[in-house]
Amino acid sequence: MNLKDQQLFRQQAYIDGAWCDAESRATLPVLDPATGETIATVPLMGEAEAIWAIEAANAALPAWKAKTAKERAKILRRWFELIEQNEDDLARLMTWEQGKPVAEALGEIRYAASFVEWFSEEAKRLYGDVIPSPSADKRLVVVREPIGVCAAITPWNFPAAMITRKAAPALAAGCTIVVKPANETPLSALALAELAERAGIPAGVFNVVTGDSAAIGKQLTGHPLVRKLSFTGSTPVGRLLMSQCAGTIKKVSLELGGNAPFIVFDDADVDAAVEGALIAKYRNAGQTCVCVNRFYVHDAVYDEFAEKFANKVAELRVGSGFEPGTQIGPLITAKAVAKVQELLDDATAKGARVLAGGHSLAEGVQYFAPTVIADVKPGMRLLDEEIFGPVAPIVRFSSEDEVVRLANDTIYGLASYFYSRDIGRAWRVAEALEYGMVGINTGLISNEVAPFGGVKQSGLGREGSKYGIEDYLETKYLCMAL
Ligand SMILES: NC(=O)c1ccc[n+]([C@@H]2O[C@H](COP(=O)([O-])OP(=O)(O)OC[C@H]3O[C@@H](n4cnc5c(N)ncnc54)[C@H](O)[C@@H]3O)[C@@H](O)[C@H]2O)c1
Ligand SMILES: O=C[C@H](O)CS(=O)(=O)O
Repeated sequence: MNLKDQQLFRQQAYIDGAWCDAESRATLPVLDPATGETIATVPLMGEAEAIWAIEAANAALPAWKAKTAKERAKILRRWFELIEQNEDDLARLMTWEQGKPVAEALGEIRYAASFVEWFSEEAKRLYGDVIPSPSADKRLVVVREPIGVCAAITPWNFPAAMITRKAAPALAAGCTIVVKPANETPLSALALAELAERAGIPAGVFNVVTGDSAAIGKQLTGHPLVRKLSFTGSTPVGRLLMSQCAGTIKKVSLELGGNAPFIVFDDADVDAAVEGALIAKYRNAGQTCVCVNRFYVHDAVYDEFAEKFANKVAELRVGSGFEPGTQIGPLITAKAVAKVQELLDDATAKGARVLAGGHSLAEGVQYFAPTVIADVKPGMRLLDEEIFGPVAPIVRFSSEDEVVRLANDTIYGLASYFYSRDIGRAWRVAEALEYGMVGINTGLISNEVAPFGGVKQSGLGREGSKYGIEDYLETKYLCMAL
């Protein structure tokens, strides 16, 4: 890969300020999802290296937490500036390992950088309290303190932003952190580590361990020095990791799977709904946790929406993320393509009708045609399972009460969307939807200043916003006798 700064292409893990191989010298391949070719290797590390990283993070903690908030803020600001200055290289590395179009990768790098910028500012606003004492001889004070050594386990679909959305608040709070990125996309994490080192983040404060997920995760969830785990990934893995943390009572934040409904009411601006639907469904080829999984369209506008939406989808350009104009890149693995095809075949076998796409693309290793299917009905698996691909199922509905019931009929509760121009309906439906996030007349809701997260089995806690740093802090009460 031709980068402006070749130093950003790292093939070693980053522990205690050192670039290192696995003790066994074993490696893992990193594949280009557009071609299936091996583009890099990273260390196949395990428990021993995870323990080394945890102990390094613990050793670095006293000095890092002893810095003033302003000192930490300055270093984080420098990290933000370096990410911004190297955005083109970082975007190209991301497209190379994850497949998303370069324009989308650039957007993610800027999104990732925004969390570092935001928490460099929030670092200076971790206020405590002075409580009016109920007794004259006592003074009561509350202070906020860093929780300590943290661990982060992150997914492949947003290989930079899902790391900074955890590491930035952790470091801002005065914590240290050990990050285990997804094995499909470690290069973005290692490039962030290179820039963290250049920014002056001290050795041991930010560590990246690559390799055997279960073995590394066993230490990140079970080691007593780790006080908090922040996980982003699938709900089944989140359940497992949460249970593994129980033995040492770790604080746990979970950003898990979704099953987002997108509701088009009869009073909606249908053209606006189509535009919102394109963004909310096909961003990252449908591989985001907040992508629409189910479209519910009122009978009165069903045919108009379905036709306009399918026509736009059929025009989406599929190809390598490096090709100018590509809108839909490859899916992350052949297994992901097979899963999408399996869900689609289940729906069509049960009566769903393909309006656009409907198949993987022969010329590409892992390309899948952007797809719209109509006449989708309960009992089809893709209404209950996370599709995580470019397939849009459309279901009819006839009343507000019916569609709210249908939308809430899932174990998930991450993102939801609806289009209506009735202000009373907007308030009623927004309050009735059991989701952590609701997009109203928009398909794009994510940013660094708003609380990102879900309810039910979509997770615990919030990331970004003024709330996102809370899970990296302990609240200490001081009772002082005069
Ligand atoms: N809520 C959010 O903010 C959010 C964001 C992105 C992705 N996701 C979810 O993530 C999923 C897709 O990402 P994915 O395929 O990487 O998810 P995944 O759960 O398969 O993997 C996520 C991370 O967990 C690691 N992992 C897997 N098994 C492990 C184990 N036994 N011990 C320790 N670590 C383990 C993986 O290596 C990876 O780093 C989807 O369900 C998506 O909805 C949620
Ligand atoms: O899928 C994971 C991300 O959280 C999606 S978003 O870019 O934050 O909306």
